[in-house]
Amino acid sequence: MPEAIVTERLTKRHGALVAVNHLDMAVPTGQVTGFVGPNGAGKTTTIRMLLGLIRPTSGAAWVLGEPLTSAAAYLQRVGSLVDGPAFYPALSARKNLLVLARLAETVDRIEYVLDATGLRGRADDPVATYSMGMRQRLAIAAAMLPNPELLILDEPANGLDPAGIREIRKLLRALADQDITVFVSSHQLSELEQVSDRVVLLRTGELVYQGALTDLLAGQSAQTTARPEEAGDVGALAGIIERHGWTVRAEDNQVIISAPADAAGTLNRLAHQHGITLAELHTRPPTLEEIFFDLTEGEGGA
Ligand SMILES: Nc1ncnc2c1ncn2[C@@H]1O[C@H](COP(=O)(O)OP(=O)(O)OP(=O)(O)O)[C@@H](O)[C@H]1O
Repeated sequence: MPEAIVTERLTKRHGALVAVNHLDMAVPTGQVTGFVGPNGAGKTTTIRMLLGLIRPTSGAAWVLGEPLTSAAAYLQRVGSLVDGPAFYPALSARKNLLVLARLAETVDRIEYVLDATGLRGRADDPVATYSMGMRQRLAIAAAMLPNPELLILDEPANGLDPAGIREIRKLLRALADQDITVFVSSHQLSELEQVSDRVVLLRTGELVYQGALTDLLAGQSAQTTARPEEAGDVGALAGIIERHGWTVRAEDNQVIISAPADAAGTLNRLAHQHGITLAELHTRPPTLEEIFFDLTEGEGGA
């Protein structure tokens, strides 16, 4: 699959502070990729570099196959939302889009982007009367005016209530279904987990993980609880599991094991081999929020 964005050791320093540190990232086309990290992780800095708004200190990147150094060659194929939307509040959505579309010579796209973002019904009302969610959708509508192959959105769900966040999610999914590549940042994994095909996790400017969410989950330890039928077997069971190499602690009449998510079968067999019958065995996978917190622990904001 061709890549919409590739970065190689992309780095941005502000004096002694390294905002983005040797970032190697690949964003495939035609998918929604969530760009997630706590506040200050370097998401906005990365996005600003990709859009040619600031220059990297070192490293390289390509957007839609073109190097950052020739941003003019790709920027007309990219729609973006950074630093929040700015519109004329007294004008309607349609008139705001008209102002922008005249500049970009894309007036014929206005009706389409109003439809795509679900704003047509309120298109002639002043933007001053819009909810935050509607304003964010209008910002995405504006980003879509040039008919972009790639949308780069910095925190489009920021400041929205759960209903607004759902609206944005639905819209991003609909865009991806039209083969638009979406690269979208958030400081909360939960905002993007339902809509992202892939995630790139960032912490203090460094890549923590990139790949499918399902793979991220599969590699994590789950918490399994096993309760032997005979309470007197708890100590023996804990010893067996420990010798197998998994972290375990005895608690009341049960043992709690930190092991791969598919460990239940092995646990059952181990117990059986040692003549212990399990009355209860259940595994709880970690939530994405727990994984994210573990990976970015101590950095705050998440
Ligand atoms: N122009 C600048 N001068 C100095 N430091 C900067 C500048 N821009 C960003 N930084 C610092 O770089 C780091 C990364 O900031 P950045 O805004 O990219 O993070 P972020 O992940 O987008 O966080 P947020 O969600 O809060 O915007 C932060 O420590 C920030 O204070």
